Amino acid sequence: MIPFRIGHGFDVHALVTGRDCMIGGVNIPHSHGLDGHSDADVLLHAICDALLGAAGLGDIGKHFPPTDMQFKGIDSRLLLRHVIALLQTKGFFVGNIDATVICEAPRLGKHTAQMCANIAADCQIAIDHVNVKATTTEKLGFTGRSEGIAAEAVCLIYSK
Ligand SMILES: Nc1ccn([C@@H]2O[C@H](COP(=O)(O)O)[C@@H](O)[C@H]2O)c(=O)n1
Ligand SMILES: C[C@@]1(CO)OP(=O)(O)OP(=O)(O)OC[C@H]1O
Repeated sequence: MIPFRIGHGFDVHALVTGRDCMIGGVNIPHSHGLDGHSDADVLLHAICDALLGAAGLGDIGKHFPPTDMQFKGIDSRLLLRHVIALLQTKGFFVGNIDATVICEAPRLGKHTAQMCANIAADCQIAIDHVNVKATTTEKLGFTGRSEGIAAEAVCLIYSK
């Protein structure tokens, strides 16, 4: 069997007032925050889905139902660490992760290094095996109107 598998994840959360703007485990100073059942960390959710997909383990809502009060307001880094534990029980380790956050604002450039450090720590991999990028949609669509933030992630996992 080929020891490498790839995964892809995509997530969107609405921007609202009165919520923190958690992205990649970093609380980004911004006028609006991300709405959701959890802390709504759109980047970590996309990464969780990429990892679960690579391992053939379904998706984030299957493991952490948004109807379950134990996940209300939960720090998504805890969800990511749980996903890593699930992968490890199936004999999988993370190779690398590449992700893109899509929003006009906030500007993310000065925060991506801390996001990578958080993700690398939670995935138990070297920081240079994690890459986080940001892009706008040139003011087009819901991200362009700052109604929400989207994130996409791809990953490679392997078994020894
Ligand atoms: N929220 C964002 C969006 C973009 N950046 C940085 O700006 C570069 C150019 O973005 P375009 O959408 O105009 O291609 C992008 O490569 C990022 O470095 C950002 O920091 N935060
Ligand atoms: C993360 C979970 C946890 O209940 O809640 P939300 O913050 O609503 O996030 P979403 O990306 O919709 O994924 C569903 C849930 O698993």
